[in-house]
Amino acid sequence: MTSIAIIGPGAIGGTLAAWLAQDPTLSISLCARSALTDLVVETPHGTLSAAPEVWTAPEQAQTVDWVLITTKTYSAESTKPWLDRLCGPQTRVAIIQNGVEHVRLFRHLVPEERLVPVMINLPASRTAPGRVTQSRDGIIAVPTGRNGADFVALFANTRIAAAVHEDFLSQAWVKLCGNCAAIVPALTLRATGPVWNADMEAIIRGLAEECAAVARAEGAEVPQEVIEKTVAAMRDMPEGALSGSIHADRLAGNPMEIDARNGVIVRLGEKHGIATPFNRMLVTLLSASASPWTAPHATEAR
Ligand SMILES: NC(=O)C1=CN([C@@H]2O[C@H](COP(=O)(O)OP(=O)(O)OC[C@H]3O[C@@H](n4cnc5c(N)ncnc54)[C@H](OP(=O)(O)O)[C@@H]3O)[C@@H](O)[C@H]2O)C=CC1
Ligand SMILES: CC(C)(CO)C(=O)C(=O)O
Repeated sequence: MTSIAIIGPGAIGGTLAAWLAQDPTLSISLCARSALTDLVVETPHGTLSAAPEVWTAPEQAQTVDWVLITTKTYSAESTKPWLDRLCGPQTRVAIIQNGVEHVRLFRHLVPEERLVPVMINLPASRTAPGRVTQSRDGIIAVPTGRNGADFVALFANTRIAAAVHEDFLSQAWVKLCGNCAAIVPALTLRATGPVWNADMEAIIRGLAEECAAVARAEGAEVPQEVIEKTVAAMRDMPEGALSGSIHADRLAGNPMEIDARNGVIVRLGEKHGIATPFNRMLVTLLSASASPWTAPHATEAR
């Protein structure tokens, strides 16, 4: 039996927990900040129910084989008390978050050789504690190597397509090129499709092109078609649609992953001498909408 603890059973954590809990060879525990009783997840393949053990305080937790971190990036530091209880000398820790700085956010908490950065493409939203809707099939990418291969094996009996990639860096940056454009609807609180014009296209294209330029300077491969797909997705976004988790966070009045999704483009752009005016402006404006206000570009930097 392989033991897995999931820190942060929200939209992504709840969905992954429900899928993994269907496999009798895996024992799943949830590390929750807010109490929940069970999981009911609507998926493209039907409803999944599960009742994993729920720990609401780190003192209840035990050492496990795998920890899956599915909090938002801005909650990274708060996972420390859980990690201190869950990690033994063999425990591996998968960081399942958006952005490109998975390892930077956790390497002071867990030895780097036991960290697995994970790119996940899986749209999900939480409607109540333990209640999640997964709206499309999920894809997971991890780096090659023993940790990556063992992580992929956990998903063998799920309908989530998990795979190792030689070029994980590019996988993460390609995802970020799409994600960075979602800052526009998160700011305007309106889908981009119905208000599309040449100026809007220039902003979306500018955001994605800046991301691609910084990605390439970091050593990632980002084909031009990634930018065209991002522009097309934002042009086709229908009235009332959510652009994803950052938009949902803004609507809920939560903190937002502004630094992990756009601030990082500005910060790393500075490092490489690449101007990022579109990302810089929108980071400044969206940060100004948040309360309490945190100075942009340094939010999660350390
Ligand atoms: N939602 C989506 O469609 C997608 C999200 N992602 C990425 O996945 C990551 C997770 O996002 P998502 O699932 O949407 O986020 P959610 O806000 O839905 O879930 C985060 C969960 O973490 C919990 N949490 C925060 N801090 C702690 C802590 N210290 N201990 C225990 N639990 C904690 C929250 O608790 P509480 O219940 O109290 O809020 C919440 O349940 C993000 O990086 C996001 O960008 C990637 C692809 C798609
Ligand atoms: C756009 C989406 C759903 C893709 O997985 C995402 O990454 C997010 O909402 O944060």
